[in-house]
Amino acid sequence: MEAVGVAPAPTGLTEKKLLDLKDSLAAAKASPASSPAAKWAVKKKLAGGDAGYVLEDVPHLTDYLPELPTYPNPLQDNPAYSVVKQYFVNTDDTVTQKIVVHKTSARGTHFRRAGPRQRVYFQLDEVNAAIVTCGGLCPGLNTVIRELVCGLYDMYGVTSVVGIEGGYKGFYSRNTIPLTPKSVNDIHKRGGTVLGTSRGGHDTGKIVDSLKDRGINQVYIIGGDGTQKGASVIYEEVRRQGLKCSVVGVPKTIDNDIAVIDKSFGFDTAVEEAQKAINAAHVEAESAENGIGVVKLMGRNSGFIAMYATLASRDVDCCLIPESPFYLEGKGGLLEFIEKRLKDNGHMTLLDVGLWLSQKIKDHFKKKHNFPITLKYIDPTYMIRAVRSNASDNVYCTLLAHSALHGAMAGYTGFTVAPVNGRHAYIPFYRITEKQNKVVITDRMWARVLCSTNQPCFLSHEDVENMKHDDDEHHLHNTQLLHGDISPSPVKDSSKCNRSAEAA
Ligand SMILES: Nc1ncnc2c1ncn2[C@@H]1O[C@H](COP(=O)(O)OP(=O)(O)OP(=O)(O)O)[C@@H](O)[C@H]1O
Ligand SMILES: O=P(O)(O)OC[C@H]1O[C@](O)(CO)[C@@H](O)[C@@H]1O
Ligand SMILES: [Mg+2]
Repeated sequence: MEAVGVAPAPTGLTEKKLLDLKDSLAAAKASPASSPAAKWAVKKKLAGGDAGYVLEDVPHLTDYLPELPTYPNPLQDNPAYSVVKQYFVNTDDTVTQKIVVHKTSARGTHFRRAGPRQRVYFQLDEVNAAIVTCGGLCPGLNTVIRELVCGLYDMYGVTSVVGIEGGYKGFYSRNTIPLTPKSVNDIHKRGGTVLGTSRGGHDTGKIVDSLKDRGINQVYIIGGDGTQKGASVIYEEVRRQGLKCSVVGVPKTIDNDIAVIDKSFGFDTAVEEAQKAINAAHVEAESAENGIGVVKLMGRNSGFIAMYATLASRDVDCCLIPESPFYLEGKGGLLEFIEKRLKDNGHMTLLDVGLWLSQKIKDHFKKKHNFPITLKYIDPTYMIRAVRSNASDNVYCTLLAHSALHGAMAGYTGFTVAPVNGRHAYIPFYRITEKQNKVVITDRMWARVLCSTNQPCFLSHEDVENMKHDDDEHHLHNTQLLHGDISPSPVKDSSKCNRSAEAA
């Protein structure tokens, strides 16, 4: 096990005081190497500055290969970029995690700003890049693949990029596919991933062996929380073996439940696609006496798609999400609400929960005399994620891919890339894998949904107060962590922390 994960940043910020990690390191030493506290202390690379400024930095190849030579960035000779006023990102530029501050606020957590650097750590003919997609489908996967390939070729003169087929297991069970700007030219117009994808089959040892055997020195791993955890362990093994190989994650999830980042790619497309289903349900419901339309959307643990689809549509009478408990029977329950809405409007549209709920509603109204209903159930689950990405997601995917490859060329590794408050940043893997984002039902966004649908919130006054209290405790805990007032707590089981998740 390495001693400490705290190292000076490779460029700039070196003279700034390193954060005092006494507490966490002491906790790490006192705990077994595999304990969460030990892992936490080993993984973090923090630097401090003035007024409570903290940089949660990402690893760099020179952290363990200090003698690596650098080369001028070929982008400076690229005619397309000759008009750019400032070619390169200042090495000291960082992106703040919190943009709403008070006069007395500490500056808080920052991440390294993404973008091209003046010096790169790879020669053009040295790069052998690989791209892999894992997990479920998401609109935009092909665009990210395309733009990684085209960006590497066009901006950095790279001529060796391969695709790994069928997710992680493709590293050791399949041949690679050569990827060129020509072969990927039209793929952004298709849904899915041209590389194929899978769940399961992550064997870190075999994957790293495959990287070595194939001479791959940049690996771009596109996938959700599970995939990013996998990327993190690949990075750790690559580092343990002292390999010159940048391991880069591009976060993907249709559910938009990745912590820290503004939004995941494909989410906008999914919300837009969901409108078609909601519209169909609304038209069906409106056209029948006591018509009910039920639409099921994706989001196993988090209801962002349902929440945004509801707000976008305004045709939804009730939006049900995993974060907001509801009850069916009795006073204030969902069935009572449906009955009232049908009496008032003659129809209604409900989002989520699907077949089970549809059956319950049917059973309920069957028992009632003189209250015939017509219920139509629409399940567009896979339709909203199998489509090609829309225009804004295409642009977003392009920037993501470019940020990713600029980071790899600049020698960064063990990071994931995404916008934070509108600026692309390099984020350590642990920040996006330790917690899943949830809809915070004590936030204003959920209140906007309740306001637009006029549905009951199904919670007692006491429930709401408890949730607010949980959120306050959570914020206090984070603030104390930042100031080093307490040792970090073990990573929470995301399935149990939905009431205290930080706001999106
Ligand atoms: N903790 C982990 N360590 C190593 N590999 C992992 C880990 N969790 C998941 N993986 C691997 O990552 C890949 C994708 O994981 P998973 O099926 O959870 O999808 P995901 O990346 O979370 O995407 P989605 O958003 O669709 O859920 C699988 O090959 C799986 O074996
Ligand atoms: O059916 P699959 O491919 O396993 O994917 C379904 C799941 O993947 C996700 O899209 C992302 O984790 C979930 O919302 C959904 O429940
Ligand atoms: Mg997942």
